[in-house]
Amino acid sequence: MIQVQELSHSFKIGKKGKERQVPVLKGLSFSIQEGEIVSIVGRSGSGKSTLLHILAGFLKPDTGIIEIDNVRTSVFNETESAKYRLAHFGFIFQNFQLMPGLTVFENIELPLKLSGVMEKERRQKVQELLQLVGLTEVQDHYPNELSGGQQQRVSIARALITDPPIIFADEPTGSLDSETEQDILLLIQSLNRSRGITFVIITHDDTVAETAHRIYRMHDGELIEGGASHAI
Ligand SMILES: Nc1ncnc2c1ncn2[C@@H]1O[C@H](COP(=O)(O)OP(=O)(O)OP(=O)(O)O)[C@@H](O)[C@H]1O
Repeated sequence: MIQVQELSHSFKIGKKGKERQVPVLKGLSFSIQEGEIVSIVGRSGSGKSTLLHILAGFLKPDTGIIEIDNVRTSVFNETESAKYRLAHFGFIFQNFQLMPGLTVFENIELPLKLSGVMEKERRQKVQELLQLVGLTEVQDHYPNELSGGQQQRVSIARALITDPPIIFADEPTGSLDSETEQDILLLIQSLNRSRGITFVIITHDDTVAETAHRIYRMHDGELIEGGASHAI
């Protein structure tokens, strides 16, 4: 479970000597249950990405507490955050963020290489995930030889390869047409059901938000629970 208490963050904006603090997150308190799909929806500039960066430990909040399964992650230093992230989080981005010089297989394999997993085990896990996301036939292709939907499947497989309990998805269908969007959302729901993965989906799109179990709305630096679509 992710528990957030009184989380605040502001950015310094403006020319040197004339900077001003602009509050982006104003004392957010909320929780995300294990095995839940939660969407955080809000307009452009409402602070969704800032919140995601803080939850994932890329950015330190000014004040507030984050606990994940009773571990206080908000006090981690950069090294501790990076280690925790590699073991516990997967990421899916709007623009996929695949390595253009690596094949589909190698892109999916990369996090395991970084974790020092032996080649035989890496091979086995990548093959299993290629099958799960339906990309076995294009495993030797490069990202620019794939459709947007296929590229997002690669990035989903890459996010799954370390078996993270939590996946953060930042506008995961933002670059896809509506039919492909549905495919990806169904894949997320199926992974949530079959593997119990918690998904935190950031989106500005209500249709995407409504596929979650619970919706939080960002507005004026505050987060309000609303428009819950269905319980787990
Ligand atoms: N590094 C930064 N320095 C200064 N201001 C920032 C920084 N990052 C974000 N901001 C400001 O914080 C506010 C929230 O930005 P954020 O990217 O979190 O919004 P968002 O809801 O994710 O928007 P979008 O949907 O467009 O990605 C914006 O006003 C933005 O200009």
